[in-house]
Amino acid sequence: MEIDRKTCFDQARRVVVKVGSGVLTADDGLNTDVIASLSRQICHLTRNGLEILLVSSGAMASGQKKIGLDRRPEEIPKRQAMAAVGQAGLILCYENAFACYNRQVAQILLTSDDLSVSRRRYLNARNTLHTLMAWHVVPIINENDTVVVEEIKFGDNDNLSALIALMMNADILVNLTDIDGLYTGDPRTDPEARQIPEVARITRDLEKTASGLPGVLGTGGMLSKIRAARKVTVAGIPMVIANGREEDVLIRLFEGRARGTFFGPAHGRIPNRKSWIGFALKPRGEVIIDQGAARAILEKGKSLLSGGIRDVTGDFGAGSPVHIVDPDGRHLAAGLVNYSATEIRRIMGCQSCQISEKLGHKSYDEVIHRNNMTLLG
Ligand SMILES: Nc1ncnc2c1ncn2[C@@H]1O[C@H](COP(=O)(O)OP(=O)(O)O)[C@@H](O)[C@H]1O
Ligand SMILES: N[C@@H](CCC(=O)OP(=O)(O)O)C(=O)O
Repeated sequence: MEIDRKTCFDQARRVVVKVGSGVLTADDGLNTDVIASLSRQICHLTRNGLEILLVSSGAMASGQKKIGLDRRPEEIPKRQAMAAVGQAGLILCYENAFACYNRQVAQILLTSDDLSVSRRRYLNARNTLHTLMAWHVVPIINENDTVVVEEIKFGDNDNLSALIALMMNADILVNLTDIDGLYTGDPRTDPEARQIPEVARITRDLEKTASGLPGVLGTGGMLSKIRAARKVTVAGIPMVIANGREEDVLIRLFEGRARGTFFGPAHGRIPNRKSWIGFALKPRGEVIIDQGAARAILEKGKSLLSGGIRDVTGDFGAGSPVHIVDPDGRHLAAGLVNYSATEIRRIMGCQSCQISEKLGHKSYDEVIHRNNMTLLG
């Protein structure tokens, strides 16, 4: 899918901007100058017709400084309390900054369950964001750190911003961090590392160039940004990583004058329900398939039939989300199964016409219908 950086920025109307903790914090707490500058730039761009949703980190980092802790506490309740303190100040700071331009802001705190458990909750969140956009209110989104524990976290805000871009069908995702893009190696340990201006395709080798080790205040490092880029670009949404501390970086990006790493869309846009199946839902298990089924899915646009299934992991019921994995362990697609894990174990390797005989019933020929499947690469 060849579409260049300039065209993507020129044609963008709805934009998700994510700002990392390192950009938003100073030695003594929140960096109010940066927040004032980002708010001014967002107001400038929205006056020129853009719709902008902001995903802002910074609650933990600013709470830590407010409480006066020199490092992040290990204990979960302390971390969550710290985020609660920081989030209040963060939103207040944005509210004051946007008020200078007569713009209202709204605080949206989400947990991963809000987007991944039921389609109804996902649509509720989406409807609220649509309403805010229609009112010209700037949504400021963060993870609800105070109530979530590690197992049910989005992981980090790079992932959350990708899910928001997919959910809102954004035209571009802008990730503002403390460095001007992806480098060929971790610049903290590799003096030869060079900035990469453009990535046409995200390969496994590229993922290896990025460390998952964040800066002192960040969470996912460069690796989580590349994973976010993979999610959105597969669904046809481009992403750019740029330096949030660069003067007027947002305005300059839209004028084609800022540095940054641009990840072009890998395919055309996919429908919202498919991006929900592929990227918001958490897989409950894996269905391992043979090469023939892999080719049928990837090259011929087919559904997954029982004959091509070799193995199943996990314990899930009919209707659950799973990942479809090839013999080399590559995650090819995500989909909703028509049969439970136990049933799939009994019919794998069999022809569809044998399903009734094996199970005593047959509701579907397909184990995963193409309409309920999203390719992941
Ligand atoms: N290949 C790489 N290219 C650029 N930065 C990298 C790379 N590998 C690791 N990093 C580090 O990732 C950091 C950004 O990640 P992180 O601290 O999580 O940012 P944020 O808080 O903005 O999400 C950079 O400061 C940089 O030191
Ligand atoms: N929800 C957390 C942000 C976690 C996070 O992903 O941070 P970052 O890597 O700086 O974007 C907070 O507000 O502190």
